[in-house]
Amino acid sequence: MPEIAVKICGLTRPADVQAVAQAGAAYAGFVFFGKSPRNLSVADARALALTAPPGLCKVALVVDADDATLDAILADVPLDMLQLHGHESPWRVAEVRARYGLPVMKAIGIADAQDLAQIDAYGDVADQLLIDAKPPKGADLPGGNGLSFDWRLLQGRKYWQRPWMLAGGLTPDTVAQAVGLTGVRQVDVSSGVESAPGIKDATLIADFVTAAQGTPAVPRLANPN
Ligand SMILES: O=C(O)c1ccccc1N[C@@H]1O[C@H](COP(=O)(O)O)[C@@H](O)[C@H]1O
Repeated sequence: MPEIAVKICGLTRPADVQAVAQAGAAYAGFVFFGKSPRNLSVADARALALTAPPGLCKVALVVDADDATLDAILADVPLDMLQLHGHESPWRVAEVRARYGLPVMKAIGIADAQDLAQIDAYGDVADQLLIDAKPPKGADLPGGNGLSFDWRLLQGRKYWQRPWMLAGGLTPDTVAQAVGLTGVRQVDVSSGVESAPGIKDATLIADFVTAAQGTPAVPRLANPN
């Protein structure tokens, strides 16, 4: 079975990009949302994206972004995927996908079983689905809050219409359990690999990828005696 693909989101420094690549993550996320402590200017995002090695999928996270905002980002920043993390309708997801010709991942917030119904509405239009915890009412951020939801809601689900990724409050300590419970093959984290909001920690990134992929961080001795 192919290994778990990991996305590390909210990178702000070149060292973060290197840590993500070195740890073996598949995706690097750049946040374009003014209220986020991980928000990047277009110029800073371009500089960061240019440090990414080939093969690392560079994802732009936007929240209810209009065409002018997306035009400005995509004119300057070399990106491979768009993550729509707001209230974008299925129609808007299809429009963005057609306009920019990049794969689109649509985030869907889950708090209880009723929320699962929305996922089907996006299955025909998005390239990937990102199943995240629903933010608390009145929260400044629609994601990146370090909150998880009851992963058992996803148990028994045999497939979605599209590849999907699990997010929301994952940490190096919890990701293996989340993978085991849900059967997910892709995971996404932001807060859980930070030493402070917006400051990624290279050790936590490596620990997260290792835990997600089920390999011990320190190789075990064949014969401890
Ligand atoms: O990371 C952010 O600042 C952010 C801002 C606005 C929307 C989403 C954001 N992050 C995404 O939220 C989830 C979960 O993050 P966490 O691990 O719970 O902190 C993840 O998909 C991030 O990409």
